[in-house]
Amino acid sequence: MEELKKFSSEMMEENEMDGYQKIDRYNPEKIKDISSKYYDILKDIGEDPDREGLLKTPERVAKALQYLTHGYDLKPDEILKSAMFTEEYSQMVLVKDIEVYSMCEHHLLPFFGKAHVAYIPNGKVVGLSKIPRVVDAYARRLQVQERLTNEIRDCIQDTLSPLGVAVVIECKHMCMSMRGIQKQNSVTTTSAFTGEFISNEKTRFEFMQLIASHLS
Ligand SMILES: Nc1nc2c(ncn2[C@@H]2O[C@H](COP(=O)(O)OP(=O)(O)OP(=O)(O)O)[C@@H](O)[C@H]2O)c(=O)[nH]1
Ligand SMILES: [Zn+2]
Repeated sequence: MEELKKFSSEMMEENEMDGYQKIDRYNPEKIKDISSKYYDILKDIGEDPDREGLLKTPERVAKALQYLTHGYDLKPDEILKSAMFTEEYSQMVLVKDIEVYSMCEHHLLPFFGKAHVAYIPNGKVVGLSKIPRVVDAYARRLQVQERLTNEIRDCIQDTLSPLGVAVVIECKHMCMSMRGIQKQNSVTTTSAFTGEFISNEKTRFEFMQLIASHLS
């Protein structure tokens, strides 16, 4: 328990050092609270939380959990708005192979894979890096893959008002591989479209072709 008490000030230093934008999520009080619960959980699973190897584990887990859910502190629409530029380009813009790390809301186990996101500009383009940032902002929460897919689509559509948005996500779910049904190789693919990706079959086909080599 001594370990839990002394890290409040260390935490503050860390916040300042790592340039982490979501300072509030590294709130020492929250970390302390989560840590003490994990201390009890370690006991509940039959471990000795006071043995050397586990002394800092509750704190580490609390910090990891905060990192893995820091998307709650982000405003994805603001991320997009921060870099929108007027541009005449009106062909498809595709950012593919965006790494996704999220946690299923049912088991708090990871699901991970790739997202492919495309849009067709309607007078405005967005800074390319902002697309993976939006993916992260929604992925770093407790999620189901379907909602994650829809939220990314809706955010881009509502904020940028493009002629269409397409999102395809393919992930492996640890809750299906390391427990439960224990299928090691299954991959779940979800998709969500708006505008021209729905109304124009050729556009959707072009998008699917461009990402085809990445789908299993
Ligand atoms: N639709 C959807 N289901 C998910 C996702 N992640 C996990 N699940 C599923 O959520 C379901 C929860 O079902 P329950 O029967 O309540 O939980 P469970 O007894 O642990 O289920 P099993 O995993 O089949 O052992 C499971 O079928 C999981 O595979 C996701 O992103 N989308
Ligand atoms: Zn799950």
